[in-house]
Amino acid sequence: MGLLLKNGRLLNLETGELEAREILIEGDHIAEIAELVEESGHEVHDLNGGVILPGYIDMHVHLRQPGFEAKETIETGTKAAARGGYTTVACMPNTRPVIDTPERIRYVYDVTEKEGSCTVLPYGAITVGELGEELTDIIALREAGAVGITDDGVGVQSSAMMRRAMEVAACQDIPVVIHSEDEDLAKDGCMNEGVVSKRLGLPGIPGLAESVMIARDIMLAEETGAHLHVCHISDAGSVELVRWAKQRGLKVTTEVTPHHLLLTESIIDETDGGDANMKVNPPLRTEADRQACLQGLLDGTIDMIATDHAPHTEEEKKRSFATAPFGFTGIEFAFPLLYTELVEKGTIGLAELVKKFATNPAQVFRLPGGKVEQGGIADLTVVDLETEQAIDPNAFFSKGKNTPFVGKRVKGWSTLTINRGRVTYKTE
Ligand SMILES: NC(=O)N[C@@H](CC(=O)O)C(=O)O
Ligand SMILES: [Zn+2]
Ligand SMILES: [Zn+2]
Repeated sequence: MGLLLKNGRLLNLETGELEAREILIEGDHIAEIAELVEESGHEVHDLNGGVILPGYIDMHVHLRQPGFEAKETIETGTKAAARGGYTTVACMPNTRPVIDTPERIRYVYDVTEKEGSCTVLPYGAITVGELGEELTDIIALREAGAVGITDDGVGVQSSAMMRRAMEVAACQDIPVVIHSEDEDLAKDGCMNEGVVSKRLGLPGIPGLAESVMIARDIMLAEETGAHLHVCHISDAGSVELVRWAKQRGLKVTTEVTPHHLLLTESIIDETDGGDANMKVNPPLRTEADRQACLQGLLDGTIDMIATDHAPHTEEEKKRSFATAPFGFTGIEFAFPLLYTELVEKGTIGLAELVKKFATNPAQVFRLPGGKVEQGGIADLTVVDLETEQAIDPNAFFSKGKNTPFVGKRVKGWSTLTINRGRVTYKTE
């Protein structure tokens, strides 16, 4: 018996048109896409005119397991992902212990198998314990199924270490995913360095702390031939560097978060630095930086949207701006937020946005999915583009409630998500 989706409209990614189509799912793949599929013997889901999209792929989330289960677990984080329309997430290794061995990669796969609501692809660390001192066994990590290597949370400070990591990664054909941050330049900072940080008397993190490391790693990627993927780009100079690297023909890709596309340091200014739910790394920057990120997204310099879903407990986020941990939760509402703010306002087309959420990450990281096609993996989500609903932390499946978007009313929520043929989220 298959799963038959009726009464839906499939987005054509080439033309941007919505086409009335029925979809038959058998096992973990899409068996048929047609105007009419023979109904007999299948479980039927009426989509009520909902729009069928490929399941989103988020290459940057923090699931916090093992070690920080009070913030999030693989179970809660992937349930949140499914509600957000995601069918695949790649999780960061800055857990406790750090995911820096093949056993720990397998642990993530094992827990996901039992408790997960989407496909989870773990990253392995570049250095042991993310301490920057000793290279991990990158070959073993890749063989265990690491989707890439990264020390996300901290930057790899030593150029020689990064060079060696890229040499191995290039041979192993595994992406090097960088959290670009020069620790000396960023030292003790808690927000963007500039007029606002000076007014509030808070220590700043300059955009340069990001861009100088990206410049370094682009040069290292050119020398080694490694695939360099730049995490959470936030600074105008950084976008310029990635644009240059792409023009040069280098294997350099990047992602941007919804918050760096929509917010600036002005929200911290308006609240006098009184709310650590506005604290994130890299920090919210200036309007010029935000515009550069938007431009980069539109011209193809920025390949994809990643949420950098970084849940923390409410207690931690109640601390002062200077001492609270960095990070926003975001996987549960990223698509509705950007649909409402960018598509409805005419900045980007729906098909273009979907490519940034699904097609491009699949292509860049060579993953299944990213498209709804006959014979393809049955990873999809159905969205309601009409009903407006507020972003409400009380309704989150995620343990993390830390977002500056609380209360914002947005459209484009998923009503049904299917991962490898299995219903992982459905509204009542
Ligand atoms: N983005 C954040 O502000 N925080 C992340 C770390 C990171 O992504 O660098 C976290 O792990 O909490
Ligand atoms: Zn990071
Ligand atoms: Zn991160």
